[in-house]
Amino acid sequence: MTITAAIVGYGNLGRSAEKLIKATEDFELFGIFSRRDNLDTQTPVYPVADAAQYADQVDVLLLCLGSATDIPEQATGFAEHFTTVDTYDNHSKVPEHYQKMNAAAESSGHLSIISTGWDPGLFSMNRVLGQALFPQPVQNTFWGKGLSQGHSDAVRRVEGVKRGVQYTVPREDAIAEARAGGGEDIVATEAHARVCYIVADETDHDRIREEIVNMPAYFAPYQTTVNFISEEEFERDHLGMPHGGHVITTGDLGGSQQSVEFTLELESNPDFTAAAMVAFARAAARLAEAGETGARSVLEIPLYLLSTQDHDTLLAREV
Ligand SMILES: NC(=O)C1=CN([C@@H]2O[C@H](COP(=O)(O)OP(=O)(O)OC[C@H]3O[C@@H](n4cnc5c(N)ncnc54)[C@H](OP(=O)(O)O)[C@@H]3O)[C@@H](O)[C@H]2O)C=CC1
Ligand SMILES: N[C@@H](C[C@H]1CC(C(=O)O)=NO1)C(=O)O
Repeated sequence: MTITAAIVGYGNLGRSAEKLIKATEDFELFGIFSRRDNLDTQTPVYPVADAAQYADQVDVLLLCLGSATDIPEQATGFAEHFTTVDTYDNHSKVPEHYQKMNAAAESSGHLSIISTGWDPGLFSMNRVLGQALFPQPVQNTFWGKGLSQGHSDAVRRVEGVKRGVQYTVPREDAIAEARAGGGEDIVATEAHARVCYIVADETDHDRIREEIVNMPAYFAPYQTTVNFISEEEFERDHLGMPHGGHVITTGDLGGSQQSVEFTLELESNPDFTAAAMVAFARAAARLAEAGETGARSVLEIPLYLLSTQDHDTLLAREV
């Protein structure tokens, strides 16, 4: 089955999704839906406002939109016409997003897999797996040091921000403590610092800093630093998007101490996230083909549906 995919939003994630779809044998790229018509790409570009007109030519639509405001405002509109995959990552509002996408997908007979990527996404799957292994699991998630695209999107939506990125910096002593089984008292908001680099007019600095450090869910719970830099410094030092992290679960199994760790080291956050989107887009296309409708989280997707191989092949080779 060749899966015809399309992309909404040609930002960091959208450009990576284009690259990954083109590199994946069982996919073909229909095109990119964008607000802009001057994109630097050979892929066909269509006005995002016209997307629904092409729904019968697309098996799955990758929503490469920002989570701070775009997904909450736009995702259900796409789910009414397409099978969709998104990377929505405002953790505190994922249940609400699931419900809204389920209503939109169910009512129109489509399927949407929400909050794919790595966190949420692969880290979510590994948190659940790690917790299932221990009577009393001790579990911690650490991110970075690296560039959070969600937090960077959030700072860029603050009025007056011309360029912006956010780096997440974990406390290495906390990671070591978690690995040694001492993670019970580690609190994520105390184990990470958030460091922003912003290009903005000097007259806006104080307001922008206040709005960022007090931003609910994204920054307010954390120690957050906002640095204002020149456009030249931004171009020189802040175009890369490395990231990574760890899900560490430890515990006692009847007298034996065990430790389970899932780790990512990412040269490109958007490239890896796009790769996860493509795998879940494969599952979404298969589920839709089978007549499934409504929203699904990554926890509801059988692993074999992510693979290019069928279950029998995987049974013989990987089990
Ligand atoms: N779950 C996970 O593990 C991960 C999730 N993410 C999520 O991916 C999201 C996207 O990140 P990234 O690609 O870096 O973000 P970008 O800002 O680079 O891209 C967002 C794109 O959304 C489109 N868009 C649609 N409406 C608007 C609007 N009103 N304002 C601005 N842009 C709009 C634009 O495309 P156009 O101009 O072409 O219309 C824009 O390029 C992040 O917000 C994050 O939440 C990222 C990494 C990991
Ligand atoms: N959703 C994140 C992916 C990881 C990174 C992260 C963080 O640095 O706080 N949390 O989750 C992203 O947008 O990059």
